[in-house]
Amino acid sequence: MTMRLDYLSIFPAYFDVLDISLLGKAAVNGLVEVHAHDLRDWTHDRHRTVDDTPCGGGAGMVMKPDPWGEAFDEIIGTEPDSSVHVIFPSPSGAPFTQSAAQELSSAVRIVFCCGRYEGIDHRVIDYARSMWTVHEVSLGDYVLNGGEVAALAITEAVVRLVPGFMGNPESLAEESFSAGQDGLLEYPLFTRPVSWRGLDVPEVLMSGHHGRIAKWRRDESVRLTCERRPDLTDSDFGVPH
Ligand SMILES: COc1ccc2nc(C(=O)O)sc2c1
Repeated sequence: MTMRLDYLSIFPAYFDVLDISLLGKAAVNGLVEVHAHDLRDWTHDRHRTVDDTPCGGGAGMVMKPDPWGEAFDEIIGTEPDSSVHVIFPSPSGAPFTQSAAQELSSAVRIVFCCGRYEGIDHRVIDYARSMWTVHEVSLGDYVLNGGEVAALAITEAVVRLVPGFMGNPESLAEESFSAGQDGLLEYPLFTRPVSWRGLDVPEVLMSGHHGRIAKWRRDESVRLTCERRPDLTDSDFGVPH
């Protein structure tokens, strides 16, 4: 199954980067199909206008609904289809999570709508909700200048989970937030040399004792999660003795 990704933006060149590194490989392997579109291609005035002043007053500009609607008609179609996922990155969106990435990794089509200015006329989102499966998501409690960087981050989080994308899918099981880690943060990692600038690899990792190594890693994941992300812990994890 090929996942088709569409990006609607006034800066479509942001998505040229998807032709490199791992994502480029996936695109070559037919796992992923990427299409970036310039929203201004669906304007009809000399200045290719996509924004206007906000109704009710206020600072900044709002993205007009018309270009979005015409772009939707051409890129997605005019018939409702719940299998199409439309993502609006937004500071007022729900926090994007690893479980959301996991769910989206089985999607056949994902369309990213990248807002700029103060945002997109809300009727665009309401219309999309009437037609497709819509996700309004934020990367975190900060504000970017537009949705493009968020769309790229979400793309990477999702595509790396697409079956066949990762060379060694087992590595996914031990990552932070993965089910294999019970949603805990990943333990500290080490490789050779065993001693580096007076700093040594923890002895347990060189012991060859798999049970002790597994316990050390679990304890470290719990410790790190309790320290850095208490919001992810509950009474079941506890703090290692
Ligand atoms: C106008 O479009 C925007 C503006 C800021 C912004 N910030 C995001 C974030 O996830 O932090 S998504 C997003 C979209």
